Amino acid sequence: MYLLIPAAGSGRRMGASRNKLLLPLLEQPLLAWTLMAAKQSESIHWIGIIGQPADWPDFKEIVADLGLTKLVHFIPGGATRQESVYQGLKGLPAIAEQVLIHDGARCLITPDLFDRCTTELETCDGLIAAVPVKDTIKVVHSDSQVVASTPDRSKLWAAQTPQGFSVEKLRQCHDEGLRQGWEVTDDAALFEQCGLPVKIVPGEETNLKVTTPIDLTIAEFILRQRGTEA
Ligand SMILES: Nc1ccn([C@@H]2O[C@H](COP(=O)(O)OP(=O)(O)OP(=O)(O)O)[C@@H](O)[C@H]2O)c(=O)n1
Ligand SMILES: C[C@](O)(CO)[C@H](O)COP(=O)(O)O
Repeated sequence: MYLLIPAAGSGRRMGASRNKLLLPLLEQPLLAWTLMAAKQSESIHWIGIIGQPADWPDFKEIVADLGLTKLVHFIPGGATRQESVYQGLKGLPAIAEQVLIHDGARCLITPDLFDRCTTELETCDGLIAAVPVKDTIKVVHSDSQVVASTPDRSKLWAAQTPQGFSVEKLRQCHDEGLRQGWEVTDDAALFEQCGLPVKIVPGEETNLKVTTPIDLTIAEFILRQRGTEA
């Protein structure tokens, strides 16, 4: 399976002075944890890391330190995650028919989740890992900050990555998104807006996205609980 890892963000919400994927987590850069799971996945054989060229020296050092024997390519990212994935799709080898996309920032993913997504992609053209929402969600009027409604929780799922697709179909959806000016935070949204089905694969509650400083503390706790050595 081909894997694209969007890693070209700036980590604005983390408030760090550099890409949050280079911050230490139990003495390894955050991105190293994501790559270790990809390394241990039985189904992934090709990894495209989408990054800002300024970060490439650090990324290359991480890859070298991990002794990754899978094929690793570095692809220049864009100004948004959507643009970065678009660039990533252009960087795939022409023979790639299916792809998994996994945020570098979801560094607690297990190899098993990668492999389950790969297996499910044999039966569909679009999928996302997701978990049922536990909170009661409120829709709020943005102007008055007053609650407008409470959606039925049984229909709400929190989207994660990996998200997996037919490369050809996802390229078409990205092209359509560009034409229509759609701005989305995940690839499944482009698939959905093009009227294509997206299957749910049970995600992992621990597969959190490290976004703000508290997520780093939680991630460290989970890794210690797992007994994972850096
Ligand atoms: N231009 C961008 C923006 C984000 N990403 C990647 O998309 C994933 C999810 O994005 P997010 O968590 O929002 O990361 P940042 O953009 O770094 O964070 P922030 O939004 O707080 O600036 C991350 O692995 C990030 O590196 C990317 O490849 N290219
Ligand atoms: C793709 C994603 O990780 C799914 O949860 C998420 O949408 C990334 O985008 P965000 O900009 O960090 O919300």
